[in-house]
Amino acid sequence: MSSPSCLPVIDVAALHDGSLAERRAVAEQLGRACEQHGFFYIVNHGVDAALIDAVFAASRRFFALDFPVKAALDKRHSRCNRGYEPLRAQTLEAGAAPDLKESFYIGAEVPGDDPRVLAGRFNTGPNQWPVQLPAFRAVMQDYYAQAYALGVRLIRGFALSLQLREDYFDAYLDDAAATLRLLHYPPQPANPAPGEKGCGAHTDFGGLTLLLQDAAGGLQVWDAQAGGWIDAPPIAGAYVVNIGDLMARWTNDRYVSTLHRVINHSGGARYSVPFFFTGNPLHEIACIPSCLRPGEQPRYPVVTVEQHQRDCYQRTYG
Ligand SMILES: O=C(O)CCC(=O)C(=O)O
Ligand SMILES: [Fe+2]
Repeated sequence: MSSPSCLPVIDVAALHDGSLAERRAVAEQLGRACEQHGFFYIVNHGVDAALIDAVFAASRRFFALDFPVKAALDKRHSRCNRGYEPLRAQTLEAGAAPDLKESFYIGAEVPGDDPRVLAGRFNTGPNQWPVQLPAFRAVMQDYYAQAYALGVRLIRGFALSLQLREDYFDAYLDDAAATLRLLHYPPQPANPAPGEKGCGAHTDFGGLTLLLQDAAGGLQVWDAQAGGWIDAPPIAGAYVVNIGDLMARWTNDRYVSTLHRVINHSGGARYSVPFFFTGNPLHEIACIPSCLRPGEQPRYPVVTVEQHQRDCYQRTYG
């Protein structure tokens, strides 16, 4: 099945209720998409559609709050990068103008006295919740759990797609860090600053990203073969999934981490919800031996998930 943008659409239902043979058949499609594009759509993903609607509704309500209410939850008040980030706070494309998006970061709720927090684990700790929106926290926590479980199913599928045991990545999947990020894009201005856009061209940092987008459109993906940008328009009920840098390193770039960006030409606001599956912070990412073709060397030094994530935040937040 092909989508309007030529990125593949993969039905992943079998990953949660299929036999091993059926899971392998899905995995084969995942593998092809990861090699060719690093980007694809998934349908029948098992995440509750009403919950997804509730996430968007809560996100719209949050961004509609008065600026001082949002600013009181600024992520600068958090030691673990949780909370609100105003427009133009991040520059995902080096050299371009800062991104025209405001956002809200959510992670697993970890109390401040948890040993992992006390040990200084990156991006780990309590969230900042907007108490003005009573349903917000429960909706986001339910969604976090369902998106996390979907991420696990897909990464197990990646293991099969690489002819590895299905549990090959399980140590990485155990106690994994992940980030749920709410994004709100104003319309692209009529006279943008040089390079100014919703979200500058970048690759994602982690293992895999699960992206929900509303109907506005504006996501573009770099097509290395054609040497140009292709649209990844919204498909109702589908996720856009992409490989992040960690999975690319792990597979020695057999699975590609592909540049993408957002330009919101819709004329109205755009809302999207990426879920970044980062992985167990202590896990070491070293080239998977079977991903080395004869005569090839690993392209990247071994890195822990946590060190890699720190480096990426440093790069885009300066
Ligand atoms: O808003 C989108 O559609 C994409 C956002 C994105 O690429 C990101 O946050 O990494
Ligand atoms: Fe991204």
